[in-house]
Amino acid sequence: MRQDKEETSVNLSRRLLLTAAGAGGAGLALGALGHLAYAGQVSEPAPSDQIPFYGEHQAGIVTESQDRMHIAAFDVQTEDRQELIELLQAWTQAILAMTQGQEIGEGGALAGSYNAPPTDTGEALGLPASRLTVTIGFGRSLFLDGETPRFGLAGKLPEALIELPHFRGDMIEAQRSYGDIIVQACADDPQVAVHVIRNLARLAFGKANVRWSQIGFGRTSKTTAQQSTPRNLFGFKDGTENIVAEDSQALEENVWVTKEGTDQAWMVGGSYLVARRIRMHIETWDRSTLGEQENVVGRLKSSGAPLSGGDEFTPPDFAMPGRGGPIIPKDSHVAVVHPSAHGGARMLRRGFNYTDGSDGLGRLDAGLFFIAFVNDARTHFVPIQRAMSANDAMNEYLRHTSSGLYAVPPGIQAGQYLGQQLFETV
Ligand SMILES: C=CC1=C(C)c2cc3[nH]c(cc4nc(cc5[nH]c(cc1n2)c(C)c5CCC(=O)O)C(CCC(=O)O)=C4C)c(C)c3C=C
Ligand SMILES: [Fe+2]
Repeated sequence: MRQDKEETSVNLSRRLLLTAAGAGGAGLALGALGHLAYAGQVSEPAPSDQIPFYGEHQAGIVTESQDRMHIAAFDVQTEDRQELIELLQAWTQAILAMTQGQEIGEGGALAGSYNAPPTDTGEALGLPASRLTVTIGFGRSLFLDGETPRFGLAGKLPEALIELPHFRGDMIEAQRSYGDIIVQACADDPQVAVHVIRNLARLAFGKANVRWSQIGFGRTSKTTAQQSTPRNLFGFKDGTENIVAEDSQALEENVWVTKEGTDQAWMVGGSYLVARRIRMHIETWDRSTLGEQENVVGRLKSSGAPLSGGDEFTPPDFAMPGRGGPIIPKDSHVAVVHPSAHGGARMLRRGFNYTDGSDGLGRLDAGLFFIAFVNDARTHFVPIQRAMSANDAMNEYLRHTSSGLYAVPPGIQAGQYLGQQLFETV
């Protein structure tokens, strides 16, 4: 994709920089690059590691799931609507550049004034775009501070952007939950994802700051038909029955907000991001037998097939008898969350494994950073999570420590900024 010259005045490719530096020394490379870049003469092949930034929907939802994630929630400090818009505009330009594997800002990491901080922090120099996607969403607190309207947005608050309720067993930590704006950066290289959050935080200085952030390694879902099913930290295949990019009917019915399905025109083509940090008691899990583990999940650990038989993609038969009850236990995870138990409601899951060191008692602080995209959390997440918290045998091994729901606006075209629909749709 070509970069819109009006939107970014400089076009410093991180990879080209490295190549040129290798050929003729860093100083020479930078001089030459500055000239070529400003003249718009840099011609690189369109790399397959770039995910288009513009589109009907934001990237990072149906995009084939990358392997790494850094997600951050920002709280907005400024109460000035125009300043907030300018922040979103600056973020849009920076995100566009980073998804193209370019440095951000006038001088990038190295070519700016010697007497000023560089406009790009530099740790992604030499790294390709790495299939980076950056997806943003708005929390309820951006619209209302309790009952007090913010930024003149109270009338734009979608009915569906609820406060998620407390679920049985929840141990939610406020300092790792909620937030005004969510930024989900996914890439195949963790350094590229971290570079995004760091640079957006830098651009936000004085206007917004990071409330919480989480790094995820190892995808726990498949989001395209050809993608292999990965394993989560319980060692089970995760994502088998996920909604995939090719299934446009399932996306229409469960993921994208439609005109008929919302009270807010600006959300049409958008979605809702549900985030839950779920600690997994893996030491307890590791002491349970294979049979117990499979009964908890409702699927075989080896192939991911349902306990009722077949292969990974065979639909589960919840009526098939076993010893003393259905062969797929009623309290198994798959039985509790299956769409057939929830009026057909499905979600596009896009979570990641996480490990945050250990907890001082010799146990790993590890688990699943659960992310799902749905068109209405009231129908597509809350009832399922409620059933899970009440009946799921997996609960014994889980603790939900963070929670968040965010309205993800639709995608944008060149010349627009992320979230523009919210501020400019009547
Ligand atoms: C409320 C939604 C869900 C939460 C929270 C959740 C947590 C969670 N899940 C696993 C492991 C697996 N989940 C699987 C399937 C699955 N999970 C949910 C929902 C939540 N999971 C759904 C809707 C489904 C699909 C059900 C279906 O359509 O059959 C599976 C099986 C493989 C698969 O289909 O992906 C596993 C394994 C963990 C470990 C976890 C919390 C840490
Ligand atoms: Fe699950």
